[in-house]
Amino acid sequence: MFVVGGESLIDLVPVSAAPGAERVAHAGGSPFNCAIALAKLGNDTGFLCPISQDEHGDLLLAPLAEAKVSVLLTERVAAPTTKAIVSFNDKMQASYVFERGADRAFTRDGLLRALPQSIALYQVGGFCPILEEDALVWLDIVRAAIGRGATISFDINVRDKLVDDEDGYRRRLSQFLDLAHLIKLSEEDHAWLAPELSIEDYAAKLLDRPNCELVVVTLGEHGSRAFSRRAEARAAIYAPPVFGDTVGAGDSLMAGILTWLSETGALKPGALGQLDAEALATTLRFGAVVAGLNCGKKGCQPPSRAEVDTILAA
Ligand SMILES: Nc1ncnc2c1ncn2[C@@H]1O[C@H](COP(=O)(O)OP(=O)(O)OP(=O)(O)O)[C@@H](O)[C@H]1O
Ligand SMILES: O=C(O)C(=O)C[C@H](O)[C@H](O)CO
Repeated sequence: MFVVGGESLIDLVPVSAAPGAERVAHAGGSPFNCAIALAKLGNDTGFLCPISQDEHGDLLLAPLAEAKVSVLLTERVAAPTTKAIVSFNDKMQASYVFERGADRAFTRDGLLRALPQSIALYQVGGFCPILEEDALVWLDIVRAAIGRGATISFDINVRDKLVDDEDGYRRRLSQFLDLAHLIKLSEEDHAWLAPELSIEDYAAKLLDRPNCELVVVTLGEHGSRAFSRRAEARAAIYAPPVFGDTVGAGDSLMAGILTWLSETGALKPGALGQLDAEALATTLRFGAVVAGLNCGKKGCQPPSRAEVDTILAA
């Protein structure tokens, strides 16, 4: 099973970039989106996040059930669902302001009890390192997942606005980075983490960490790059016929990449680092089609495997 641990929330998405535009509630959260995308691409997927008893909790459970994601924490919690107030710039690129709630209503024992015994892939969500007390718990969960056979993938997704101890946040991020075999970051993450380094040099530094074998960098409409221990590659975007917005594009790309790596037998420590330029490019292209199809809709709506295969066959 693939397990995704981290936040689910309600995205309050404006219907246009105009100031004061009406907002619509969409189920979201980067790990939630990734779990749905993984399941829609055909992977047996479990999601590890507390879900609220409130009506927004129902709004989260419906798409998880529809995509056949296993909800690993079955007892619903009293805390209100976490919210993200979404804003768009004139290119419909999203930014977020968060009000946290149910995604933090976990205990170490509860998470450990819910963790499956055998895990092929564990995806770490970007909220896990934000607060010291939460990070200590999530680090234990990641270590437990490694003990149960998991390859660890970490989408850094810097959320510095949620943090009031930047040095501590950087230290906590570093602890997660030390455990991850695959690290994904955006160009915004890179600009915050290491503006003094080129992306090539920063990727090389990440690849020097104890477990890291593959680094994926997203560049918005300029596509994506990947660096293994052996090679590097780039891919352009897949532009959908009708554009919606970029909400969840990175999550869909991540799910596409993980799916392709799994199907080609490369989602394993040892194999990830040996990917050559051609394998990296094919992996990124698959991810770009998944992300591009997601960009063809409003809010995060990852495509099914059949939709992706239709585009690739053409
Ligand atoms: N306008 C676009 N049209 C088609 N595909 C796009 C577009 N923008 C981004 N993508 C695809 O989505 C991928 C991820 O995009 P982006 O860099 O915006 O996401 P991110 O910052 O990693 O994640 P998040 O979804 O959390 O914002 C890109 O690498 C690209 O393949
Ligand atoms: O979970 C996060 O970090 C998010 O940014 C969540 C977003 O609101 C959204 O669902 C798209 O990733």
